[in-house]
Formats: sequence, structure tokens, C-alpha cells
Amino acid sequence: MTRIVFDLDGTLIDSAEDVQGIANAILPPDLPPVTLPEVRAFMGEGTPTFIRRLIDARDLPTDSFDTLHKGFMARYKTAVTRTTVYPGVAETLSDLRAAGHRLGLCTNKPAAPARAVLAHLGLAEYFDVLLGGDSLPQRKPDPAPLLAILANLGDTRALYVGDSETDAETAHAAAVPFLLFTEGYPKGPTDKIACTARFSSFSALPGLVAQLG
Ligand SMILES: O=C(O)COP(=O)(O)O
Ligand SMILES: [Mg+2]
Repeated sequence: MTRIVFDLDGTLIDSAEDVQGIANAILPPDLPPVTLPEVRAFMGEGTPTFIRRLIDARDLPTDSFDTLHKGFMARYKTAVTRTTVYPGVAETLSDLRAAGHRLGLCTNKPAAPARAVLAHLGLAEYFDVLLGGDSLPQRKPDPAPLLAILANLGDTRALYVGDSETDAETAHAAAVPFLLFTEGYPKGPTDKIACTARFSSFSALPGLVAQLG
């Protein structure tokens, strides 16, 4: 049995279009809408950082943070309809569970929208434990959420699966082997991201888990 912890946005799900929708809903209408590449670049370090990046990109007053953050959070839980699951994710999670592994979810997305989107996509049942970006005082790349999830899952071999530099840093800080999904929202070239192994299709993951055991 391995404890396998997953990142969410850009790893299991492609949520950028839903996040783009709520970002544009809170932006003053006279400003240029935020683009998908911008959204992908702003995501990964949690909602407060996303809002700060949005403020910088559209030269908004810094004191608009609270209003924008509140508007964003109010819409986030229901912004699920344009989100898709990467190919093979559900089958792979199901196979890993059937093989006896225990699965956790460590995301910087706030916990309520993370739970909502997992439920909407039928993925919630696979995870024994979930921590979001607002669950603890620390968020990734601080290793605290990943370590708390792993402690909850037992004390066997552990792996962390994510899509970004933030995830690589988190795994390194927690001294956990990192598996990089290369098709998500990295900030730079994926070959520059330190990892134990990389994969571009979820069908490869069960083999990697077996091999690293
Ligand atoms: O909400 C974010 O910033 C991204 O979340 P993630 O940690 O699931 O990639
Ligand atoms: Mg991610």
C-alpha cells in the first residue's frame, strides 16, 4: 500500500475556464477580460495570490483586494460546469484504490470549491482526506498540508503527484518523491521541474506507482 497524494487544478482537472469565468465576473466591465493563458499563469499558489496577480495585471487599486476576493469566493463553489477531468483520471483513481492504495488531495484551491468540483465530477469518493488552500494557516509550497494529509493516511511509502513548480517544491520540502503530470499549468518548461518521474497520460501512473515501490 502506498499513500498517494494528488494536487487538483492542472493535475486531475482542467478548471481554468471556470476560474476565467469568475475572474471576469468580478473585473470592472471596462477592463480587458482575463485570458486563459493569464488564468493558468495566475493559478497554483491559492486564491489570495490569484487575486493579487489579477490586480497587478489590470492595474487595479490594491485596496480593491477584499471586494474582489469576496466576489470571487462567492462564485467559486458553483463554478464547476466548464471544468473537465483529464483523460483516464477516474479510471486510474479507481484502479489505484482497488489495488489497496490510500489517496489524499492537497490543493491550494479553497476547500469548499475543491469539494464542490470533486462532487460535481464524481471524483470525491476516491479520497480519504482533502486539505485546501484555506484549511491550514500554511499552504503549498509550505509542506504542512502535505505532511498533515500523509499523517492522516498512515505511515507507509508516500508519493505526491502534481503539475507545477509549487508542487515540486512542496514535495521536496516534505521529503516525498514527486511525480510530475506534464499537461497542467506549469509556470515554465516542465523539463526544468525537479521530479522523481514525469508522465503525460494517467494510464502511465499505476505503472510508475508499482515501479517506485
Ligand atoms: O487554486 C489554486 O491556486 C491552484 O490549486 P492547485 O494547488 O490544485 O493547483
Ligand atoms: Mg496544480
